[in-house]
Amino acid sequence: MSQLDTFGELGERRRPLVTLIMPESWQPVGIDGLEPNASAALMHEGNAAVVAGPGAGKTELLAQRAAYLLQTGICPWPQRILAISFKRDAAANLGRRVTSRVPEHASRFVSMTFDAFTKSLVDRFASALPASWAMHDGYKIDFPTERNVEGFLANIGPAAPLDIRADVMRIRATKFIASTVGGWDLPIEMPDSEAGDATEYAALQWWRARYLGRAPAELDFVMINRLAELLVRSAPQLRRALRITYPYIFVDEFQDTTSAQFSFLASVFADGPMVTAVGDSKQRIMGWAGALPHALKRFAQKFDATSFPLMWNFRSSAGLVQMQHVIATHLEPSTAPAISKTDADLDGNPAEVWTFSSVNREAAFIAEWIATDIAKSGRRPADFALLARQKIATFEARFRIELARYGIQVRNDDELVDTIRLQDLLKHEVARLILGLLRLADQPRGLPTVWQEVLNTLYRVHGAAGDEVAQRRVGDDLTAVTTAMRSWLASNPSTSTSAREILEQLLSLLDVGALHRYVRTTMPDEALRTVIRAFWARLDKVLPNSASWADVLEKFECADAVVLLTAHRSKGLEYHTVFFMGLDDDQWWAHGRDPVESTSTFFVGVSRAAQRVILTTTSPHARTGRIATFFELLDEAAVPEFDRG
Ligand SMILES: Nc1ncnc2c1ncn2[C@@H]1O[C@H](COP(=O)(O)OP(=O)(O)OP(=O)(O)O)[C@@H](O)[C@H]1O
Repeated sequence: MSQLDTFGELGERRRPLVTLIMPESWQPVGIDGLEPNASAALMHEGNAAVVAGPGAGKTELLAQRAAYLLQTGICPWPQRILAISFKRDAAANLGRRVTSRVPEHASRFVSMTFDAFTKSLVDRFASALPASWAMHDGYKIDFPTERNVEGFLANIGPAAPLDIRADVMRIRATKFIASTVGGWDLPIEMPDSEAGDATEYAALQWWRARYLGRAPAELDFVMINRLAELLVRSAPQLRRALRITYPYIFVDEFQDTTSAQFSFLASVFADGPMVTAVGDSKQRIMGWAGALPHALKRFAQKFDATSFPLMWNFRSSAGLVQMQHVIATHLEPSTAPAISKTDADLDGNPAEVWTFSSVNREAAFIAEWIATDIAKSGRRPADFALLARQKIATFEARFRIELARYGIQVRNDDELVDTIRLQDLLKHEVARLILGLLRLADQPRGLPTVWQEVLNTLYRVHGAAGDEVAQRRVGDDLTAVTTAMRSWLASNPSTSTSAREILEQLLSLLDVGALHRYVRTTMPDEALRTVIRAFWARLDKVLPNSASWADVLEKFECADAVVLLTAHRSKGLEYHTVFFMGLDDDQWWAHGRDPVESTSTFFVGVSRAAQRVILTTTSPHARTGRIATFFELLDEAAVPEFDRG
């Protein structure tokens, strides 16, 4: 049987010994219950569009549906569920939720980013591309800048056929890759470059410049997506194999789907596997990156999906849900009010606007306020988030100094560590594995959760989930690695050891080949060395100020800290109290470009709060400036304003 027939995935492992549950006896795992529509969506036999606001449990619903399909055998062994997310941390988060709910089935739940999935297809099956699009000498990943695109468009415009020249010259560089290249399905036969309209002409010239006749080709993820779509469309065997391997498909945050991604999904999965798409069009904040308008509606039409609107909100208390509703109806007037399922744990206002005379006053006041709140309530620093529209770094130094006065740490999740953001590093499965191993080596007892997480990751790395013999071997290896690493740490104090030495030592104890293979298949959009380099850079930063290995690890993770992050990075996350800072023209300078998307960004930020959101500004002109509408919405929601000096 060829690799194409089975997609090279099925039949590799032994059938695990697990008891199946009858569908009618199945119960949600780890939660009390679901609203009726969520239960219906969970058990639906067909394509489903789950449309719901923030905190409705959309991601949780996917994790529960996975548990249902796997535990009942409705998704029979060895077939798998493929879950597609847009961001790596969202993919990892969903994977973790399923692993913790149904560890015995975790190997049959594949949670990947869109880019990772399409890249894995191109990497494995490029040789099956139609002759006109054959890849001759591999490719390298290259992200063209807007200036590259402008230069390219300026070149091809004057050379375009006369009848389409004006149209070609009107194509905008900002939308070119997402819309023009992303919106063009590669024809199986090479078209005549003089035929076709301006879009086809420009897209084809792009492929000529970066792929055809280039060795190696230069590809970004939009082009990789287009090649993957062509592959599947032109190789029916591969399409069939994918459909057999993955009879159930989940897509999280569907509102962020681009036209390229939508056409890929339609080519591969329409009229085939059961697709469950979840999303919230009011949280569509990736339009600038090419997210399709009305993606969920289009999905429901194209996939003939049943819609399941959800009304419950498990995250935010009733006062916050009411306030969110005002913004939600501004974005979509037909939005029905959500029902809060979370009790308020505070007496005061759930939302307030605070104005300050200066940024220094703002940082000093908020720091003291957080310290007092922690002292009174027993909450942890990590219960507080400091959000801003985009320039979060401008707040960091001030808040670091002010919060340090009270012994409270700050972590800037937007910080660039080598080439990746701190948030992505700390959530990366490989970084968590290395960190976990170091923790277990440093502290032999009392970390059962860390031990279990490391073990689960190693099971996945070694393909041991559901195989008791292999699991025992992985467990024994883990004991050996932590023991060896423990004695190494004991004879190499943190004060005189370099980041390189510790990483080399740890990696020498691991099966790096297996780790490479694991990363290549589950996260092909990111090389193992990228994560290792970022890990190294972070270690380099924290080592000099640390007194012991425990201290190094604590500073590396900085888990118990007030978090600074952008509204975009806050997507999918939640905190007890959110400070949404910088309500002014400076942070929201681009509001006028796309007020709807900008309001959605505001909505995403505001809806991260479980109990309290405090919106701040230091600008006396904020109310009458670019984002005057936000203040009107806050007034409409009766959010009180306080001058904090
Ligand atoms: N059925 C449930 N019962 C209890 N808690 C739940 C349930 N579903 C979700 N939750 C909790 O509610 C919170 C929000 O869930 P989740 O992140 O899945 O929501 P979401 O719809 O994806 O939100 P958003 O769109 O804002 O990112 C989480 O803390 C989650 O653990």
